[in-house]
Amino acid sequence: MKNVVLVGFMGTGKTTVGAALSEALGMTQIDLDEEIVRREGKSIPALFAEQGEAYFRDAESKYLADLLEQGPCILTTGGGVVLRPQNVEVMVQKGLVVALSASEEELIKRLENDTGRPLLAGGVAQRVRTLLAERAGAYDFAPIQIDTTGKSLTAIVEEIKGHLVENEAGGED
Ligand SMILES: Nc1ncnc2c1ncn2[C@@H]1O[C@H](COP(=O)(O)OP(=O)(O)OP(=O)(O)O)[C@@H](O)[C@H]1O
Ligand SMILES: O=C(O)C1=C[C@@H](O)[C@@H](O)[C@H](O)C1
Ligand SMILES: [Mg+2]
Repeated sequence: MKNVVLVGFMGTGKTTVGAALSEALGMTQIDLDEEIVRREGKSIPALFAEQGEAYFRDAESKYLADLLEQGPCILTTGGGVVLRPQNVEVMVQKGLVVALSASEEELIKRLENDTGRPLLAGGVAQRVRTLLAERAGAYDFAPIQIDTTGKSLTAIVEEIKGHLVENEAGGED
């Protein structure tokens, strides 16, 4: 059995879909953002405000590598995990990577009332547009690409399961 790694922009549903996929496959889900909060003992906004983004990114890289080493699990990552090439390398090496996406309009709708994502502070719609442009292509390395726009959780899980069967992951060796 291999790690299944979900990547994608903020709000594409990695954490939510990962939980449903975990239930469907009987595999443990670990959420990298939640793991950072647990191990550092601080919320993500507090980590960004008090330690800075670079500290958060270092923790993210360290725990990513640790968790993928321990596997197998469904690892749901934070939207910015793809910013470091070393993270991309370890995800591809140690797991089957599934990228979730959604339209700009849908992402803004999903995230507009959010206060837990420091990079969206000061105006969600504008920040989403800017970051989407900055990160264009950053999730394209994943061999499995799922557009979640307008799809139910069940439909997304079924679509991912179909790909995992094709790729012989998410089941017994
Ligand atoms: N398919 C979907 N349709 C409608 N809403 C969704 C869908 N998937 C997720 N959502 C909603 O979008 C919001 C963001 O989802 P979630 O937290 O899972 O995103 P994420 O990709 O884990 O984001 P982050 O990168 O910040 O961790 C939540 O309110 C969730 O309920
Ligand atoms: O896209 C990003 O850079 C981030 C996404 C979230 O999952 C968190 O990891 C954090 O808010 C940063
Ligand atoms: Mg998440």
